[in-house]
Amino acid sequence: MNKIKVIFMRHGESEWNQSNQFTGWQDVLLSKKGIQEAQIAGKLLKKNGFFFDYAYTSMLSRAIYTLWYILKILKETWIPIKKSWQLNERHYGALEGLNKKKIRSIYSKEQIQLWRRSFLHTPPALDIKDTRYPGYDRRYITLNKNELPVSESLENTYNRVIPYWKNVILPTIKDKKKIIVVAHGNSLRALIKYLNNINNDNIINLNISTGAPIVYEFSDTLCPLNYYYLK
Ligand SMILES: O=C(O)[C@H](O)COP(=O)(O)O
Repeated sequence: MNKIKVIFMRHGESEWNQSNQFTGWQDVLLSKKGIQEAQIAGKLLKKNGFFFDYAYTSMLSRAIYTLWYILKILKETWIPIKKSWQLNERHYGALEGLNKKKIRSIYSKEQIQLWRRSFLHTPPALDIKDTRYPGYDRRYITLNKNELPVSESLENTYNRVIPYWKNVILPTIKDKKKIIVVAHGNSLRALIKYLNNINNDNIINLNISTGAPIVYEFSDTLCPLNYYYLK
């Protein structure tokens, strides 16, 4: 059987990963370590003979830059790149910008863990008058009000990522194109939950590392088989 390999990758470490702040839809840059992670990922992909016809990423700079660093190393900056809000990180609501450790003085460790890793729990919402609301950001101008999040559970994220996977990414793979998807911890958790049929209780245990390419293998009829971090 000829396996089809698709690369999924979370962006390299961002400045707010480094300072331990909730990020979500806030647009922060890669840290120095994040840039290095992206470059190392590019070299690893090159060493393992990967090449791409098409790339997918989010509307957020940390993912876009990660992809650019990879494509630069592969000498493939010329391939089409499709950027979409559906691949954005989960919207972290009113938590965006707050320090993940410091909020332990306000919320219990268990509550924070539920917001960060459960499927159904939604972090406290943003007020739409808040300057962090994505409705004020020009890049989301084409979104309807009901598509602009004020906070998202992983389920909400899943409900935008999976239709995008089925309707946009999958047809490109069916068309025999080699693809890479550079996205975020929670948009990729949603995608792997779907592909691996992980139940709502077990998804709490899935974490995705920054800057590490994941090889996802599919059968020639596009049945999900397994995945592993590229070494
Ligand atoms: O948005 C964020 O803060 C991170 O990219 C992912 O955060 P998490 O590990 O808390 O889900």
